[in-house]
Amino acid sequence: MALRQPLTQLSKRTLPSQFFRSTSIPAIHQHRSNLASISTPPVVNNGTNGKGTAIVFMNMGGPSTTADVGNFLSRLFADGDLIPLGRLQNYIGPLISRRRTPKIIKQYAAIGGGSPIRKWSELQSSEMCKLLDSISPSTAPHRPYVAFRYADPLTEEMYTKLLADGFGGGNGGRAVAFTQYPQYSCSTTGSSLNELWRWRGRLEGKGDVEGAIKWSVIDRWPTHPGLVEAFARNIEAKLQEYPPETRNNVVLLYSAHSLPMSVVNRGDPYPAEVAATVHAVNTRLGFKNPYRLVWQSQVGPSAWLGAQTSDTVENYIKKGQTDLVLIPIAFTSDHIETLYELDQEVIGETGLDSIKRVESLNGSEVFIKALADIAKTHLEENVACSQQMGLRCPGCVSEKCVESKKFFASQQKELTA
Ligand SMILES: C=CC1=C(C)c2cc3[nH]c(cc4nc(cc5[nH]c(cc1n2)c(C)c5CCC(=O)O)C(CCC(=O)O)=C4C)c(C)c3C=C
Ligand code: FES
Ligand SMILES: [Fe+2]
Repeated sequence: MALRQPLTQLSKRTLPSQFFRSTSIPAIHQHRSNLASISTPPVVNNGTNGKGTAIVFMNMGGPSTTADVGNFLSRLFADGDLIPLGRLQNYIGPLISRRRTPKIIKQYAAIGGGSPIRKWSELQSSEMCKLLDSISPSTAPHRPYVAFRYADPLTEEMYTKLLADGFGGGNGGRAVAFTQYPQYSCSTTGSSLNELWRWRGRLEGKGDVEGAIKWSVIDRWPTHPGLVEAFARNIEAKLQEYPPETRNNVVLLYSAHSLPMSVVNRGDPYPAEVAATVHAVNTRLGFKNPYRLVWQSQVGPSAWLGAQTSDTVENYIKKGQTDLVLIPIAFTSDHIETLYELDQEVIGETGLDSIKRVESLNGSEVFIKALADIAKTHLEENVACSQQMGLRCPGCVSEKCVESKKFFASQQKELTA
């Protein structure tokens, strides 16, 4: 669903009442125009030093052009939180990324020459901030920032901009690190938070620093009703493409990026949180269709969590089940794994029209409203980070995790000072 649709078409009747209770939706519904025309209310001094609130969307990012693929992969393989190569990281990381670059350039070329993740992140964050201004005037104005882990704008660039915009450097401005991964993994959100903590230390100093940015974290939101609603609507729209007499027999294949079994066995929370999203979406859909949660995009020869999406499609076709709908459930916009891997490799190679993919959330207004609701609730609660974020994986041996979790928890005293 694109942003062109007026907000007024998002009927209160068709969204869960729980979602509306927490979003102050009547205020949003007063707007008769498109999302883009919602105006910024006057600045209110509310403990944010009159500067309002910076909302930082954190994600992995992707190469915007094929020329950026090399840098993207070299940063990715240098990240020990994602791909732990120990003391050999700086040696093996560049070797693997250089070897992989030509193949991945071809894939990005096949989806139009780059990842659309920057375009979607900038749109989602700026539209969300406009909504937030209207439903949370006491913390306005809300200023959108994007921090990617492996592509521009990198965390360093975002932090430098925050300082230039007057949030830190003695001003003690307020910023929210808002992960754009709905489900928490130490290899994704954990890595972005460790990177943010590192740049805070480099650019503002370590520990308690007078007048530094006051940070809080939205670390996961796997079952938020607005997220669930946005997924459910896109699934229902896709199911409409099947004849009514067979519609309920279509198998829903929820597909999430896999994890190496070493990460699963370390105790990473991601598989359970992805399953929670799937259960919530199925509950909203009334369990009308059979379904499976499957895992895609494994890299390299080690063991990864399965069943693999591509094998699953192949096996169901062999069993005669050819009505399949693939649903990317762990990422909120299109990227190489939807546009290339699912559309071109997995679905394209079957040659079957009865195998389809649900649209990614991208510019969905229901989704953007969900983001605004999550941020509003977070700002109201004034909590630095969740209880859950404080708990390390049972198998974690990373000092970075210890220090970064300690830092974000320590922000509570700044928020309540
Ligand atoms: C929730 C999403 C993701 C998880 C979890 C995740 C874990 C993970 N990924 C790798 C290795 C690679 N991932 C790559 C690309 C990539 N990964 C995700 C999402 C998750 N990864 C996305 C959305 C993308 C594409 C970005 C875009 O196009 O915009 C790549 C690069 C591509 C390639 O070389 O195949 C690698 C490598 C690991 C090892 C891992 C868990 C530990
Ligand atoms: S790896 Fe999960 S907390 Fe460190
Ligand atoms: Fe990945």
